[in-house]
Amino acid sequence: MIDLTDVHFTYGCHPVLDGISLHVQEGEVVGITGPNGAGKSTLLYVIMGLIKPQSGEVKILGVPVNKFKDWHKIGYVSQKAALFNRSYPATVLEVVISGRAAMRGLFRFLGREDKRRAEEALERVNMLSQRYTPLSELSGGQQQRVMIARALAVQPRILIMDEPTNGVDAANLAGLAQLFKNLHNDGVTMILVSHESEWLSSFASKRVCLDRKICSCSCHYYPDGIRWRDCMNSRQEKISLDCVDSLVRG
Ligand SMILES: Nc1ncnc2c1ncn2[C@@H]1O[C@H](COP(=O)(O)OP(=O)(O)OP(=O)(O)O)[C@@H](O)[C@H]1O
Repeated sequence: MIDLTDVHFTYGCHPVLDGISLHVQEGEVVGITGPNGAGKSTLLYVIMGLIKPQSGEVKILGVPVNKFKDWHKIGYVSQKAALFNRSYPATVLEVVISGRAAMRGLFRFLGREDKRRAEEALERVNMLSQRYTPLSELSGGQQQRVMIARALAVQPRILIMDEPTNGVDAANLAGLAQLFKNLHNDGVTMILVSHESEWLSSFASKRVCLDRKICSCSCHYYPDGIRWRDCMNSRQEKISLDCVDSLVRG
């Protein structure tokens, strides 16, 4: 569904992604972790076509990203969703429906179908009963669920999330993991970036550690828990950066 082949990206003269190859298949849940500044968000921007790599190839659903048009098939919850103005005077349902507006075009009429899809998405994240509650009255974890529902309301084939645990306290992390397990069981393909590597391990079907390069990759083809754990220390311990494409491909 998503194919990156030998992607290089540099901000000015600062290399951030160094030969990334990653293949995401339908139904996979890919958890990406790594140290601060490792290039995790940059990798998502490249996948989303928000920035153009200097070299390499990015394909979404078989189409080169620069020619890809069906963005409504991709749900994206950015890291900045945590910075969303949560005191904005809108109810939960209005926030989720606004995701449909982004899909249909801002000035198109939103109808019963949009409301139904928004309510379905809220049900999936277990927030339907709060649909008329102002967003500002919810906890950080509940607000994060609403932002995920907003992305789900467009019925994406792939859901991409950058640090979905932002604003979620430790007590609610397990609930969020359960939500992603449920979405996985429903067949939603997901790519998640998170610092919470142990938390990601509890539900990701493929785990990727990034530090400019892919420094480890573990999946059902190649279980490699030790490297995954060492990932966050990779700068200090300099574990060998030999992952790869061959492993990811199985
Ligand atoms: N617009 C930009 N211009 C120049 N350098 C940038 C820009 N955005 C990010 N960088 C640099 O690129 C590197 C990778 O940033 P990125 O945000 O992708 O890392 P990250 O792994 O998501 O980090 P974190 O875990 O801290 O969010 C960092 O060194 C960062 O300083």
